[in-house]
Amino acid sequence: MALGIDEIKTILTEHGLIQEIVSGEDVSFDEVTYDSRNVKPNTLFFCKGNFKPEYLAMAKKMGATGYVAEQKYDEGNGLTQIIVNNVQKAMSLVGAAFYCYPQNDLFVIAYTGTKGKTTSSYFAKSILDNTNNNKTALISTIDTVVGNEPSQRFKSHLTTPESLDIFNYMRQAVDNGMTSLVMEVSSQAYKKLRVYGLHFDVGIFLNISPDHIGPNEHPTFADYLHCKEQLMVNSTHCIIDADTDHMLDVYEAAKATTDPDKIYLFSRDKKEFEDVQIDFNFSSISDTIDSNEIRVVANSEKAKKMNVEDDYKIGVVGDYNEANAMSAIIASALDNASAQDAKKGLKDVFVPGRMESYKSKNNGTIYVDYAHNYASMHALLGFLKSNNPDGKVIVVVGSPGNKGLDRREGFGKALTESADIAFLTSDDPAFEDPKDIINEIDSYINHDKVDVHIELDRKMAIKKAIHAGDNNAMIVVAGKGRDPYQKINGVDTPYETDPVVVQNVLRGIDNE
Ligand SMILES: CC(=O)N[C@H]1[C@@H](OP(=O)(O)OP(=O)(O)OC[C@H]2O[C@@H](n3ccc(=O)[nH]c3=O)[C@H](O)[C@@H]2O)O[C@H](CO)[C@@H](O)[C@@H]1O[C@H](C)C(=O)N[C@@H](C)C(=O)N[C@H](CCC(=O)O)C(=O)O
Ligand SMILES: Nc1ncnc2c1ncn2[C@@H]1O[C@H](COP(=O)(O)OP(=O)(O)OP(=O)(O)O)[C@@H](O)[C@H]1O
Repeated sequence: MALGIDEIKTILTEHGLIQEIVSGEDVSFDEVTYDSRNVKPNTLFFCKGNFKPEYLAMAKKMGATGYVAEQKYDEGNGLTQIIVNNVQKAMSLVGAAFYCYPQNDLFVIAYTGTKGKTTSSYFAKSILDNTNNNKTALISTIDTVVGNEPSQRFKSHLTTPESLDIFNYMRQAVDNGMTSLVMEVSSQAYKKLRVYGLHFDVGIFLNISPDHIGPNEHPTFADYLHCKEQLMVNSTHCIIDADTDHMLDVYEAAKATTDPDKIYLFSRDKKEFEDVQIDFNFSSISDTIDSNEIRVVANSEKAKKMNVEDDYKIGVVGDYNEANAMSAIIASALDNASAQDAKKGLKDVFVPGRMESYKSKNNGTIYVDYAHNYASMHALLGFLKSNNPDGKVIVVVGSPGNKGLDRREGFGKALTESADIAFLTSDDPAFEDPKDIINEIDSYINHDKVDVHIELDRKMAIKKAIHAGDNNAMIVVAGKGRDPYQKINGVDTPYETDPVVVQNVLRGIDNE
């Protein structure tokens, strides 16, 4: 792959991004990157984010022949210099061109929402794999899948990667024969222009609640909502969970660029809105700790044409997963999935670290789940409690250091509402003392309602929680899913993962 300076000039000029270009004629680049550690001969290097000039010096040494930045650097003397007024925008536009616009050869379904993006993405992939014979790529918080070989599936670093990585993954997916892509688009992705210029075939807005607000993410809730709404503005078809907070704002954002004929609204049960027609309603047929099934009803003409009115079993329990399933049914139908594809896909789906359940002989059922803020913990514990009022809810939970500080109060609140016993423990303490984090969560718990234990060692906390369970107990190991690290003092310290720890404890109990 190669990209010439003339094409770069044209793209950047069209978008009003150029400040100055210093370049010879007939220059072209064989590689693009934003990381000096990945530079190869004849690379165009992007200076972005918390960039330091020494990275450009390193890039030059490694073979970079040009750089894109928002200012000139002496370290780049002698290289082609492309000075722009927004490097993130330039990077996304040039990245799309360098990888030859792979999005045009994929049907791209993109999810946003505070909760449910990963789960719904796995649901949609599972459905579409039946439609297109396993040709669905995935860019999710957990895994990135660009093909069906083992080496074409790898752990993700971000929920939504940097633009150059997105286009690179898309290119690989196309070259590996993939025809569809399901991806998560975080609000940060819009904030940091990682998807600048990218247009999606389907954009889905699941829900919004306060999260990711703070000095390093979104300054205000309004900014968070605005960033999420951008997915609606940049999609050909929009799907909206009408039960979300701020639904009318989201619908207005969608209508700004999308014909209402291409906007699909869905809602639980028979909820109606005054000025807006709900296209689909879904209702629970079964919603227990062992089974999950919904009935889908189409209301509008465009919804009826999709032929997805049916009953669907969902392989992952939790009433909140019903809306996730509904969204995936509509999204994949827009990519030609039949109701049969959806029935099979939803029944067979497995989402790593999301409501993974393990039955013990005498200590109840253990759920490993990624719930890591008030909204998700409240939804999860509330669901378990209401489905098994006689069983004790026992929760192992911690909260990360140096981020999401309001989660601590949220956990205290959710535990007080629905837990019987809590084991407070470590979860990515970063540069904070885990004991201080635990004490803070503890300060928000009503001790008349919850029996609280403190155990800093996460493995030991899980063991103690399982031993505290009886036959009816529901033991929730929350917050990490299948995360294989504990982030401690800036180091990703390997951790077996919660499911492995749970299974080891259960094996130990069986051998006692
Ligand atoms: C705020 C933000 O977008 N941060 C991301 C961003 O940081 P950055 O551009 O400042 O990068 P940096 O690591 O400080 O380094 C600066 C630049 O120098 C380069 N570099 C660095 C070292 C070197 O030796 N040579 C070199 O060239 C880096 O590649 C980079 O281009 O680019 C980095 C990769 O290039 C990301 O790792 C980093 O994510 C941070 C760590 C992060 O975790 N961000 C979170 C908030 C995030 O984006 N989360 C959302 C999900 C949130 C949700 O659920 O809604 C997500 O999409 O994942
Ligand atoms: N639609 C939903 N509404 C509320 N809670 C949900 C919903 N879907 C999933 N959850 C809960 O949120 C947790 C995280 O789900 P998931 O990973 O699918 O969301 P996400 O949007 O990708 O999250 P994050 O941005 O935090 O990575 C689940 O483990 C579950 O407890």
